[in-house]
Amino acid sequence: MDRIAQAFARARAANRAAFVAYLCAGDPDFDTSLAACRALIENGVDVLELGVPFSDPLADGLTNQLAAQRSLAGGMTAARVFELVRRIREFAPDTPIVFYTYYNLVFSNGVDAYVQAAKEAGVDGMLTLDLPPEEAADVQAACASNGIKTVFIVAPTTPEARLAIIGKAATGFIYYVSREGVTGVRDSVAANVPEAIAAIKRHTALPVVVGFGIGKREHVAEVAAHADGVVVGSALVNVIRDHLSERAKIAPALAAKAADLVAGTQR
Ligand SMILES: O=P(O)(O)OC[C@@H](O)[C@@H](O)c1c[nH]c2ccccc12
Repeated sequence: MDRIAQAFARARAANRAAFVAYLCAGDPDFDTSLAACRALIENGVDVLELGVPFSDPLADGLTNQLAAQRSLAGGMTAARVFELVRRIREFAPDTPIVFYTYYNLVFSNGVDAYVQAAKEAGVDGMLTLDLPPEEAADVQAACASNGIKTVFIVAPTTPEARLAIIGKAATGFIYYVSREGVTGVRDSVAANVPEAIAAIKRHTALPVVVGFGIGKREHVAEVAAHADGVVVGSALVNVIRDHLSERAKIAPALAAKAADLVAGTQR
């Protein structure tokens, strides 16, 4: 079994949902980002989503946009993102790492070269956020030949016919984006999550994770009752934003936040 499948199997065996954490690689600087990833992994994060910083992150809300800007201002490049993955692999041999990226970044580096470099660094999966499965043949072929899993997004507006296409294209897990619009913390969990998960599962045997707007332990628990995994992004990125004046405090603050949220995954 690959790292992604193993992580979901471990969580299922412990009767909990997997906790999927998103951070932007290099936010706010390389060393702090490395310490932040370590804090998350040491506090129960099952799957690490690493955002590859991009100047025009159209699916991201303000919190994640500003994180990408900080990373880029701090000198992150494609090569440095791969270096960050290599450094994470030194202390986290088993944690799946999934790139969240935009097609522009993949295409401009050369699809095959980019995917191969990701594999060599220790990346397990790739979600190309603005790439619909109908257009993904080149990325899928490169990922398949490099043993990288592909992740695709389902939205509340996705019609049943496209669920079948997405179900066939995905190989790692399916990401149900529980709200329309962009990323960002909300006051409550979206309605209809259980029904949406059931509809997706008619088209795939892969794990289904749910994200968008989840920021509190109670939200995590609500979603964990139905989903194979729960994704939290902006609530973690906000911890970084809140400690920018004292960067040494970012990792310990994230450790505490992650431990609190992970507790919500138990069923
Ligand atoms: O930030 P939120 O609302 O907790 O949602 C997770 C999200 O940040 C992460 O999965 C993500 C980051 N960038 C994205 C772009 C599209 C979809 C999802 C994402």
